[in-house]
Parts: sequence; structure tokens; C-alpha cells
Amino acid sequence: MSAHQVTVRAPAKINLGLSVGPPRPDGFHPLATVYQAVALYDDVTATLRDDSDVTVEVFGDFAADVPTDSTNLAVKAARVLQAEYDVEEGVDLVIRKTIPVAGGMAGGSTDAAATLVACNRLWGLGLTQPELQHLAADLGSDVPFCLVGHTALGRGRGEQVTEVMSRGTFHWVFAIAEGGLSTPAVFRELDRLRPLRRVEPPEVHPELLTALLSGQPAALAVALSNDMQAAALSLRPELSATLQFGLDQGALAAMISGSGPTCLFLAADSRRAVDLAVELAESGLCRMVRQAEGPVPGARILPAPIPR
Ligand SMILES: C[C@@](CO)(OP(=O)(O)O)[C@H](O)COP(=O)(O)OP(=O)(O)OC[C@H]1O[C@@H](n2ccc(N)nc2=O)[C@H](O)[C@@H]1O
Ligand SMILES: Nc1ncnc2c1ncn2[C@@H]1O[C@H](COP(=O)(O)OP(=O)(O)O)[C@@H](O)[C@H]1O
Repeated sequence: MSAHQVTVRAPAKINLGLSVGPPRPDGFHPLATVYQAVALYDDVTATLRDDSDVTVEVFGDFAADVPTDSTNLAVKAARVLQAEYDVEEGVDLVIRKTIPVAGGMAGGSTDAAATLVACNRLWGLGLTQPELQHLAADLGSDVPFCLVGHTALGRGRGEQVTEVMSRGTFHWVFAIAEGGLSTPAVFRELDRLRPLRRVEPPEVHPELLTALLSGQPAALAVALSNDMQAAALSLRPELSATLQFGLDQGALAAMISGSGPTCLFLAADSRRAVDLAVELAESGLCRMVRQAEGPVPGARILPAPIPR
């Protein structure tokens, strides 16, 4: 079924465990990661064009930091679909951005996932989830997870995802830093910091999977890990103070999100998450504070567009 306009809501991700192996011959790093999708969303509205052009407009919190040319990941996703399936129609994309840019939360990747879902419907392509997953993997290592959401294990370079059982809802607080960090630069810093001969193949810690099954935030707090944290802190040492501040205010755990620089905090419940968010906002240590629960589903079509 095709449509004239489709809006897709797509979540940010965090990595509850991020184990990074030595670089492969193609330059990518093998990962064993446990992703979780959290309720911080970008909305992508796709409107049909008669000609074959693809345009993008971005508004919202972080719009100024997002490219609106052919390097935009949403534009790339639409172009990939056009090329693969000989689509003659085009699309106008409008992104409402609430996920920090270059923040280690897969904002660009999730916009690409949203665009795949939206254009699949808009152009009446009828592609299945595995077909979309295949295209997603070519667009970026995080994109396949953004399609499925919830909690999932990521292997390979992060693009091979399988669902992980998780009980209950976890309450997260995010301290969004001024400026972003380039993902390749953080991987390079990690390689510089670690003697490569001694780097083990990546692995998921069994305690993390057990903690997710228990649904207990206190168990999850001690099972979180991120190999990229040391590299992100090496590039942005001031983030250590933000992490420590959150712990001093009662967070169960504090960690860098993915390649950073967003700092994430696990709260015991929703009330404590609100308290922590207020304290962080007043601390002046970050640009913005957000709260979100997880897990939530991946990119999905909304029944009606969201007014601007
Ligand atoms: C680090 C992670 C953890 O989930 O997330 P972010 O912190 O960026 O959100 C991801 O692996 C980011 O995935 P994504 O942002 O899709 O990366 P890609 O576009 O595939 O790759 C961008 C660049 O990052 C490096 N890269 C990425 C993934 C990987 N497994 N090994 C790498 O070395 C490579 O230099 C690559 O050219
Ligand atoms: N739709 C998009 N949203 C955000 N960033 C985008 C988008 N398209 C391209 N980019 C580029 O991708 C880079 C990484 O962005 P993002 O996916 O938000 O970060 P991260 O890889 O840390 O999760 C940004 O610096 C930006 O230049």
C-alpha cells in the first residue's frame, strides 16, 4: 500500500555493554554490544514528489548541527532505495530532531532507519523486514538496530542484531554535552590507547544478560560496560566531572553513551530520574538534560503526522 505522506518515529540507542576488538583489515572494529532503544525520538515525515528529487529539512533542538545536503543519512537512505528498486518518484523529508548530533546515540542512523520505513510505504515497495535490514547494514553499523529497537545483541561491526530478553523498564537520564565527538576519531583514540597485540576478541558479559532478565536496575548498574569510555574521556576529560556528579547525586551507574560525549545515568525509578535530571540541569555541567525510559520499539509508522 502506498501513501502521499508518511511519518515515522525512530528512537535513540544506548549501548549497555560495548566490547571492542582489534581493528579488522577493512578498518572496522568487531563489536559485541548490547543495544537498548530509549524513548528519545526523531520523527521523519516523508512526502511524495512527482519528480525524482530527494530533499531534506531539519528542525528541532539540534537542527543547526545536521547537514541538509546529500551527506544527510536520511537522504542517503532514500537514494539507496531509489537505486536498488528503480524508483522514479522522489521524496521531501522533514526531520524533527530531538536526538543529540554526534552524541553516541545513533541519531543519524535512526533517521536513516526511519527513512527506509517511510519510503518503503510511500513508494509502495512492500519490502520485508529482512530486506530492509540488508539495506540498513550498508548505510551504517547502527542502522539495523534502529529498525528493530527494544534490546538486542550486536555482532560483526554491530550490524548483525538478535533480540535479547529484557524484563521491565529502566529509567535513564542523559547529560548532553556541548559539541559532538566523531565516532571514527574515538575508535582511533581507543587503538592508540590500547596495545593492539593484547586486545581480546569482543565478548558480551553474561552478568549483563542475567541483569536484563532480572529487570532489576541495581543488577544492571553493576553490569554496564563500555570499552570506548576511556577513549572518549581521553578526548574530552571534562566529562569525568559530569559522570561523578551524577553518581554523587544518587545515580546507580554513570557511563559514556557509545562513542560519546553524551553521559548516561541509570536511576532506580522514575522519581529518582526526575530528581537527578533537575540536579544535572542546575549543575551547568552540560548543554541539556533529557530523561527517557527503555526499552522501546524501533522505527515505526505513526498514525498521523505530528504538527510542527
Ligand atoms: C560506536 C557506535 C556503538 O554503537 O555508536 P555511536 O557512538 O557512533 O553512536 C557504533 O559502532 C557506530 O556505528 P555507526 O555510527 O553506524 O558507524 P558507521 O557509520 O558504520 O562507521 C563510521 C566509522 O566508525 C568506525 N567504526 C564503526 C563501527 C565499527 N564497528 N568499527 C569502526 O571502526 C569506522 O571508522 C567507520 O568508518
Ligand atoms: N540525519 C542526521 N542526523 C544527525 N547527523 C547526521 C545526519 N545525517 C548525517 N549526519 C552526520 O553524521 C554525524 C554523526 O551523527 P550521529 O548519528 O548523530 O552521531 P553518532 O554516530 O555519535 O551516534 C554528524 O556529525 C553529522 O554530520
